[in-house]
Amino acid sequence: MLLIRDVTVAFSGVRALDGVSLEARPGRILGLIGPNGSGKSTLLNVIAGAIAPDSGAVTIDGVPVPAGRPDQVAARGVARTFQISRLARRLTVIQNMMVGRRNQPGESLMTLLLRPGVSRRAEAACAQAAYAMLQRLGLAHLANHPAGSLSGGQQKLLSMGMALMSEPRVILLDEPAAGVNPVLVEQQIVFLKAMAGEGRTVLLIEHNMEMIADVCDEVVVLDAGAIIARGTPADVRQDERVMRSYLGEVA
Ligand SMILES: Nc1ncnc2c1ncn2[C@@H]1O[C@H](COP(=O)(O)OP(=O)(O)OP(=O)(O)O)[C@@H](O)[C@H]1O
Repeated sequence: MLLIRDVTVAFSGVRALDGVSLEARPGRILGLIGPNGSGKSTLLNVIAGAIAPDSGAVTIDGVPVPAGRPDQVAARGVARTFQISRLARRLTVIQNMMVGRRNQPGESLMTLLLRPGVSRRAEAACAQAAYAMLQRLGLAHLANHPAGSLSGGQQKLLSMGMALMSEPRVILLDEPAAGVNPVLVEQQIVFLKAMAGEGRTVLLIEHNMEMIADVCDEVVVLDAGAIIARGTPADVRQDERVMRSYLGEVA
């Protein structure tokens, strides 16, 4: 279980997060919503180790994750996607997927030099896993295209696939549906549910309330760095503070 305890982050005196605590469970999709600037991305950055909080802690299965060390947090099984996809645009789709895989035996120079067969087999297995993932994402026909030639929505799907290549226990998604056409959003929804079905913990930041209502088991609402409501999507939709601070904003 992913536990966030009393996390506070200030930027030049401005509190982006103010004593936030929450928990996210394996096999469940937790939605994180709130108006612009409410602290959602900052919270994701704290969990992913990109920002060390001023106070508070993040633990996975009771073990603290190293604050401010994204590489070590990733090694603990936390993967993420970004609001703007981070892809190697000139590499092909499948090459991007293969970069997403961690801890390949072939990555060690000693293995490469002394046991080239092991490296080759690992590479082949990685390519196979990457292709299988692309098939799940409906992107297999684009495997050999440069990632930069994909539409924005396809790039977001690819980013999800890349994040999954490391077999993460926890996956953090920052606005996957933003600017994506409804057909690809549907594909994302199917994929998100499958991730949870595999027992992964999914944390989803999203402004698309239909997607939130469709996929989330629970929703946490942030406003000005603090949690103002939590519950099922239906519960939070009816919460008066949420309607005032957030849903009212987009109504
Ligand atoms: N690196 C930074 N330096 C200074 N202030 C920051 C930094 N990152 C975030 N902030 C501020 O912290 C607050 C929370 O920002 P954050 O990006 O976490 O909000 P958000 O809910 O993700 O917003 P959005 O929905 O627009 O992505 C905002 O006031 C923002 O201006």
